[in-house]
Amino acid sequence: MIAHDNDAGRDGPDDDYGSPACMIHLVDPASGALSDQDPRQQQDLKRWRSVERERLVALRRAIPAEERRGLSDRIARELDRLLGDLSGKTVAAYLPFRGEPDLRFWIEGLSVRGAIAALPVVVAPRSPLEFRTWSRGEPLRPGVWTIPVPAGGTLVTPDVVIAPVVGYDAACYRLGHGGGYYDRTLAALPRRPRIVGVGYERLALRTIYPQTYDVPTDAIVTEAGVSTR
Ligand SMILES: Nc1nc2c(c(=O)[nH]1)N(C=O)[C@@H](CNc1ccc(C(=O)N[C@@H](CCC(=O)O)C(=O)O)cc1)CN2
Ligand SMILES: Nc1ncnc2c1ncn2[C@@H]1O[C@H](COP(=O)(O)OP(=O)(O)OP(=O)(O)O)[C@@H](O)[C@H]1O
Repeated sequence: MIAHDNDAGRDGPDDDYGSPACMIHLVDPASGALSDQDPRQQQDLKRWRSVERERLVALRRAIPAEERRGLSDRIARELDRLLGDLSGKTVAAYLPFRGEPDLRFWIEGLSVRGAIAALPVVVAPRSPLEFRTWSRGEPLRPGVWTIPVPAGGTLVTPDVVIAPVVGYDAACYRLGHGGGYYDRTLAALPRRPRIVGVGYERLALRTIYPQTYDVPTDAIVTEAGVSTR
């Protein structure tokens, strides 16, 4: 625990009888989690993440479409190598947006391999995502940020979650779009799925300065291969 301003100047005998220093400023109002960080440090971290997100999304969007297709193909091959036989498994992936790897063909192929594909749906701000089944030809509707989401589908708990990354670090933590949606979702699921982050090799960061609410992935898959914890 680090020293805080309200600990200062307390050196008299009264301290033995006074109320303990108020710690409410260390409680994250969103999650209720007790942080081990100073609010100013948290503000700095938020700002740093926001600057990095902008930089990395720009980097990702700058990849020409044809190169992106090639990278997405290689990511799909790496996913197959990592995941192996998926028959009987429910796999949540995503439809690409803002330069994310395009895994549509891989998602569409899941049913051929006996797996069930699902897509994330934002149901409310600052709440866990829902995963709804989807297969090729089934209707989609625009969701938040106009990302298409299943118009119908069945609510499922995935065995595997393929989560797009804006950035990732050496300890397999992911930086997302800043909504905290995947973190909230993974924290709330009844059983922990296998979590695989996907992105391009160039989105690597030394660390994302993981916080207590950041849920690490089990593996990060890029066009260059798989890194695991
Ligand atoms: N393809 C794809 N689908 C996905 C995700 C994703 O990252 N990629 N998501 C992964 O989560 C969910 C949607 N995520 C969202 C994340 C943030 C905001 C949002 O409103 N962001 C704020 C900025 C937040 C900040 O930077 O502090 C905004 O744009 O105003 C909306 C949706 C579900 N579907
Ligand atoms: N389990 C949780 N419960 C409540 N709030 C949470 C939880 N996880 C994250 N948050 C909140 O969400 C905010 C954004 O988190 P973070 O920066 O990790 O987003 P992200 O990982 O980039 O986004 P995403 O998870 O949507 O891809 C944090 O400031 C945090 O307060």
